[in-house]
Amino acid sequence: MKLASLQIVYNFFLFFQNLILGATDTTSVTLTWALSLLLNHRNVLKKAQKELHIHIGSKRQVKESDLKNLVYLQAILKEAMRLYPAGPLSVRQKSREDCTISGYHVPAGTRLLFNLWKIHRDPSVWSEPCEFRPERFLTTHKDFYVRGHNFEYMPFSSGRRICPGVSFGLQVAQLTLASLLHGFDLETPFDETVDMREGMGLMINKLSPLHVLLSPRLSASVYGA
Ligand code: HEM
Repeated sequence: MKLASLQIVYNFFLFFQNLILGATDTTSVTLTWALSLLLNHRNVLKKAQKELHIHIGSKRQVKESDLKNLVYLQAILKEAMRLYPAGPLSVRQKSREDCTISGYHVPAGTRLLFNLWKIHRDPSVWSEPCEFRPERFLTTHKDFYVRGHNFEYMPFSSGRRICPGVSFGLQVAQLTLASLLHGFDLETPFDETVDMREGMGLMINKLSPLHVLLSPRLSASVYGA
């Protein structure tokens, strides 16, 4: 095989590896943090289940078309991604020209790292920045969307290298969370508080695994449908 062909095969391999890693880990990490936050904030969990009960009831499962009505659930996921952005360091951008950032001279061609975790906890933008308050995305920050328009909130990064899976990732995360909360009551094994310590790495994983007990909330026929 010629060098050029090898390079093409290698690029394809990298592309699919990126796509698979980018898709699976980020979504499961986001959902794990969202569930952990909810288990430590049972009032928020109950409120989300109430919203699901109002819009879906107990006779059927959640459908994709329900998601647009679940504004509180959307706010929960936004707030979970604010506190725990799956990729806390956005590493892809290079400065195209000389610039000054906070008084520091940055020459053209410098690889820039955005610390999304830190940006998302800036106290000049977010009141009580380390608290889990989904309501902020329905009130003070209701105009903050996930697609990188607000540089204060970029869970999928921003600009040309924004996550290409933003719509799909959000849809899957919302539908999975809605289905879990609608179909099951969630508890921790000994009613303990979930350990929220973060591990090290490019992905913001939990330091310890999350253990959840699920018990059905609906009649058996709904799950079998
Ligand atoms: C909740 C789910 C997700 C979150 C929070 C997320 C977040 C991110 C972030 C922050 C980046 C930019 C990383 C950087 O700047 O270094 C990124 C890149 C990427 N994401 Fe996602 N993502 C999610 C789901 C997905 C899904 C479902 C797919 C594919 C179907 C996907 C595919 C990718 C790919 C291929 C890149 C690299 C883009 C590039 O190199 O230009 N992601 N993602």
